[in-house]
Amino acid sequence: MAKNKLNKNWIHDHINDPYVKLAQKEGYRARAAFKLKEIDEEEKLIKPGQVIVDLGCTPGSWGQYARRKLAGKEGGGINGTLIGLDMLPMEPIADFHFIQGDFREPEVIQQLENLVQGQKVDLVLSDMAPNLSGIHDSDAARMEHLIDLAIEFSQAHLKPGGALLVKCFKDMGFNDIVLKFRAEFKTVVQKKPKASRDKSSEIFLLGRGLKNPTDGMASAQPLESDGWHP
Ligand SMILES: C[S@@+](CC[C@H](N)C(=O)[O-])C[C@H]1O[C@@H](n2cnc3c(N)ncnc32)[C@H](O)[C@@H]1O
Repeated sequence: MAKNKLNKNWIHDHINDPYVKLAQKEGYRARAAFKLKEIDEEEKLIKPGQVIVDLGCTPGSWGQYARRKLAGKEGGGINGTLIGLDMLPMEPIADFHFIQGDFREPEVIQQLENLVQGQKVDLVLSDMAPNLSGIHDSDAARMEHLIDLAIEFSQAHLKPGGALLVKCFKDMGFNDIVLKFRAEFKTVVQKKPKASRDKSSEIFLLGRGLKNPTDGMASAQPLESDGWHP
């Protein structure tokens, strides 16, 4: 299909998307908020008092949703800690500690660890996806690398009963990723929330309860540059 036609179809779908309308109505920065909301409502992930790390958090709709769940009465602060990271800038969210940087870079992970300050984390969220090159094997390897790093971070920082929720794509190394989740977590479930478009191979994996928690991240090595960064 020609590029112009594809763009027109995307704009048509976007304007008529009920979740886009709902996001505008409820003050969310992106329709993605409703993916996390549905998974959270089914799985009871987010509770007051928790420490939550949101990887790939820009523009911030998951952060907004999590903040609302941790907030007390109208106008008050939050009961809990929210830390997010993205290579792109993000408009501030109250009580949300934001780091701008690439999660594949060890010094960025170090900044994140400094913010966590030795607290054990209840929930790690990752909605990260690499900038797609169109070369399937290389895109799948980048996706897997991001997820490997999220698993490694979780092993080091999650509470034993904590959870990791990551975005995956069914056509990008998904079976391998499921095996890695099963090796690391006591329970693993796949989630396809309604707000995740049917025609997208996007799917979320939720792992709960670390089998072998470790004390720190030993080997965060960057993959070759993938064009996200100059
Ligand atoms: C789908 S968006 C996240 C949307 C977000 N969950 C929300 O609700 O607003 C994916 C984000 O992952 C970020 N990302 C991708 N690779 C990354 C990396 N290596 N390090 C940090 N952020 C990354 C992108 O910059 C992008 O903002």
